[in-house]
Amino acid sequence: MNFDLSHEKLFTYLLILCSIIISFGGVVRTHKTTYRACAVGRLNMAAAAAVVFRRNLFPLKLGQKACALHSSCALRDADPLPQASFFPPNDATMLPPGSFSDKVAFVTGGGTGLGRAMTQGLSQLGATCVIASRKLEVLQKTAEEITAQTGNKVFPVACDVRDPAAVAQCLDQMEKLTGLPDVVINNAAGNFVSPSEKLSPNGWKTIVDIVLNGTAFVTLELGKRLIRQDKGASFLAITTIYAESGSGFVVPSASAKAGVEALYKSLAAEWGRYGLRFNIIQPGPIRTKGAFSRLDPTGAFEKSMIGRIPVGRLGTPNEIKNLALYMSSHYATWMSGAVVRLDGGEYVSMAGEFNDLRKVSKQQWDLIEAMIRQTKGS
Ligand SMILES: CCCCC/C=C\C=C\C(=O)SCCNC(=O)CCNC(=O)[C@H](O)C(C)(C)COP(=O)(O)OP(=O)(O)OC[C@H]1O[C@@H](n2cnc3c(N)ncnc32)[C@H](O)[C@@H]1OP(=O)(O)O
Ligand SMILES: NC(=O)C1=CN([C@@H]2O[C@H](COP(=O)(O)OP(=O)(O)OC[C@H]3O[C@@H](n4cnc5c(N)ncnc54)[C@H](OP(=O)(O)O)[C@@H]3O)[C@@H](O)[C@H]2O)C=CC1
Repeated sequence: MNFDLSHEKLFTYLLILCSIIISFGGVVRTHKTTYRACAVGRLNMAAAAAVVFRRNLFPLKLGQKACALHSSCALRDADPLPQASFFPPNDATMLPPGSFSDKVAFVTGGGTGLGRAMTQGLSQLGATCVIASRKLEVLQKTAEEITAQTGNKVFPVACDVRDPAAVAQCLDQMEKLTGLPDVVINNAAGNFVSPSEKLSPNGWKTIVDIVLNGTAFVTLELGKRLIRQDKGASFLAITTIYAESGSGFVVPSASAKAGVEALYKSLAAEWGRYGLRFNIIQPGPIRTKGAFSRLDPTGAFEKSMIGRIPVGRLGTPNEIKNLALYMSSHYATWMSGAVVRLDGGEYVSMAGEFNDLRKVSKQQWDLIEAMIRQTKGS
């Protein structure tokens, strides 16, 4: 038998062996310690597996840092490109103070990530906010923190948007707490990367139910109530740049987000007569725990993602916040049916046939130009 034990492989086998020893070591201790030690062991196993996975996918050059698990911070965030220094994010809130005074805002998925940033901005500018998602404890913590920071009340309401009865109950609760909203942000989503041949019917259904049906249940139920009360409002949906292009490996999300865009553009046309306007933001990649833990769990793709963004960096939650606040505000009352892409140029950079020519050096260009000039008259 031929054992090919290179340093790389030896290191990996040693790592796995250590993990097994750590997790086994815990088993012979007390009941409570057993659990903890096994968790550490599992983490090490996962770290080892991630190292193997990542190195196989993108063999590291000598001197590059090897990181294993994204969520455990073992994996370093990828650096921005040099040109990013021309485009620093400005996280300050853009609209004047009081822009949402006396307004009520309803944000789905408002407890985390982009939803939290948008809620914080609305609250800072005077809105009373209601945030809704499945995990009440997460919502409560966010609500307390933002209320303490801005002095404006944020109400947490538990709601699984996949269930139309739960959505109706949540809106009943909201009506009692604040009345119907002036601003609605459909931000809740579910997603994971998976080869489509591995998707179960329930995997497909779960994503489509959260993203498309959830948005539709919230939007239709709120729309009907607003129309009955003759109250105007701004609706905003957060989709993604691949809602337009489609994307492999996130097919349920791409399909559902495309559906959300069709829903919002259609209602913009139909319900303007009731004082309701509908707009869409398509964000490019922004580091949030929810997105990156499910779409780039090993951290292997972040560098290449940044590499194709002309601005040279990821977006920030506050950049989405500022755009969302403008689109939801009284400064944007002429905006309806709009789809705004905010992605540092990633979409067009991926779309252009010849954009890879960015990698051609000056010397190579001289050669290419000479070759093309030689064709004159041929
Ligand atoms: C780095 C990239 C940057 C660019 C980003 C661009 C766009 C981003 C779009 C986003 O939407 S990011 C937001 C992501 N945030 C979330 O997803 C938060 C909420 N997510 C969740 O709660 C869960 O991840 C989930 C799975 C969506 C829903 O949870 P739950 O209702 O508890 O479902 P189950 O765990 O019961 O699973 C249901 C069904 O799905 C199958 N499944 C789950 N994970 C996977 C997977 N990784 N691969 C394949 N299949 C999966 C699971 O097995 C169940 O199916 P069964 O047939 O087994 O019942
Ligand atoms: N971050 C990124 O790079 C990008 C994000 N987006 C979009 O931005 C939005 C926010 O994503 P992001 O902040 O990154 O990720 P998060 O995972 O932090 O946000 C998703 C939110 O949706 C809520 N949610 C999930 N399922 C349900 C459900 N069944 N009912 C109610 N709420 C639910 C979650 O709360 P809970 O678990 O409590 O239910 C969570 O707060 C999403 O629409 C996403 O598609 C688009 C492009 C890029």
